[in-house]
Amino acid sequence: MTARNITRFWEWGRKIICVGRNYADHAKELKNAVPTEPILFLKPPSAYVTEGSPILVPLYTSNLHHEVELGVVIGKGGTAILQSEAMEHVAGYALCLDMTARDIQDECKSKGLPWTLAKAFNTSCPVSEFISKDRIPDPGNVKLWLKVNDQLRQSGCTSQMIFSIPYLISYISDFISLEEGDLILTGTPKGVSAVQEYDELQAGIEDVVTMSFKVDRQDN
Ligand SMILES: O=C([O-])CC(=O)C(=O)O
Ligand SMILES: [Mg+2]
Repeated sequence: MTARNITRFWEWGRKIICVGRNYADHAKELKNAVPTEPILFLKPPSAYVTEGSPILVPLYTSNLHHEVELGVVIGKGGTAILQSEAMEHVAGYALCLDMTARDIQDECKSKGLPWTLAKAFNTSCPVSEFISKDRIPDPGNVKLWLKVNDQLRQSGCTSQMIFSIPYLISYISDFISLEEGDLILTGTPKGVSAVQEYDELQAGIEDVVTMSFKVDRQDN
């Protein structure tokens, strides 16, 4: 891009907009209804963590889950973006983890409270290197996987998404203007499960990218 380098989007302090329950198999494994409209929530830029730094377990959870997701990096901002023009707003992608304190989320759900502490804590958004748009010609048909300590836990394909990337960009931008450097997490396929301190997480997008993160104790 121009003055700033989009390949280091996590340093910009832009929004992270997350889509929930965008894969029917994941909605079902947590006994949630399959949505008829996208479910949105946010993470702050302080949630970003890149390879070389650990994922920290918040002190208040005893059930931290991994969710592997395709992230879409916005290159050109806009409001009320047409679905037919949505892909022109994409600069590239990143493999992302939507780390989730599942016990806290369950508590929030039962009380009808927002998910902020379950989803938006420090290091809740591990990201891979930036992947330029040309390296994923069809983002609606790529395979994602995640292993914990070398054991496969998640394996899915973005073709299983309920709402497509162009639809999501258009839908989100009707309510929340998108800006250059924003990241959209597009939801997770089934297989989410708990991680413990000292676990090693590895994830990848087919032959495009792999990344690894260690889970660590949070010093208080
Ligand atoms: O916490 C959840 O189950 C919702 C979510 O983020 C997803 O489906 O990716
Ligand atoms: Mg998620």
